[in-house]
Amino acid sequence: MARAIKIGDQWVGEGYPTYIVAEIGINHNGDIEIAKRLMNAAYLAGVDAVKFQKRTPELCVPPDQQNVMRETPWGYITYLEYRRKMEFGEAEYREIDAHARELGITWFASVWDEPSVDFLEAFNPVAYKIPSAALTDHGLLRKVRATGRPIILSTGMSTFEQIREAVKLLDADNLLICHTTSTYPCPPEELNLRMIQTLKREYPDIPVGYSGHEVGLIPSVVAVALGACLIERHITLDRAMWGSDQAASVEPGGFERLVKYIRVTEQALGDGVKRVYESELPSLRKLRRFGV
Ligand SMILES: C=C(OP(=O)(O)O)C(=O)O
Repeated sequence: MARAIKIGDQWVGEGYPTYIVAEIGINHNGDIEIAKRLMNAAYLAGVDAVKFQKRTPELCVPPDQQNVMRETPWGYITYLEYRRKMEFGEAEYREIDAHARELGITWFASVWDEPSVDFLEAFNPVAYKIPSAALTDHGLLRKVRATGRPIILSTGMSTFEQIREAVKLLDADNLLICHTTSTYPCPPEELNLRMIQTLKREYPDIPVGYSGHEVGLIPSVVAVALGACLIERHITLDRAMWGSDQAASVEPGGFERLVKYIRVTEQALGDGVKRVYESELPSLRKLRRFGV
């Protein structure tokens, strides 16, 4: 049986309810009021946690991308300026922390560079996520491991060799690995959900989850059926909003359905032990002629 990790007061792993994360990510477009509305929607949908992304724009935007111009809600600005506009600082994270406490919902964030770990440590986070983009940042991996907190490692854009190297640097007892394809939105033929089973075979002692960027809900529910014990999907107020992740996100009503479908799937999967249910007996009496 795969091990479990503890995120806050919840165990996450085989034999436990699927841990459902609403990834707010950058869908707040730099506006704390939108972030709070997304937290409210996620809470009402019944998720286990909301997630943010913490970056130091100067460090995590590749140098050759920093001066690339783009159209944004703040005008025609460089990619670096855009990243700065999107980034929440100390004051906003204090508000997020307070709002999460008011709602009674867990929050944590992915860390895109080393100073972001120092920044988030002040909030005593229940876990860290390492985004696919940072899987090969071994300095960051070592720094996150040194905090001793549970780690969720995402594996998009990575070769199996790179995944193995990353996993070797982390503490297998406090790790959950997520399958993902980092295409926004991701076409069904590139979701490769059977990678969930491949990861489970490769790492029988590490829980495996799924971070989805597809359109719709079905693949995320199927991921649960394939053994994913954590599901992360982006949440948005409106898929038509400005922003690179919005189209691959789920609106509040869809998130409510997603949570419901995942809970039904967990029940429906059962334990694989054949039994005749009490509820089948009337049918048995009515329909079977031999061997009753
Ligand atoms: C981009 C992120 O995750 P993933 O690689 O799972 O999409 C993130 O958590 O910031």
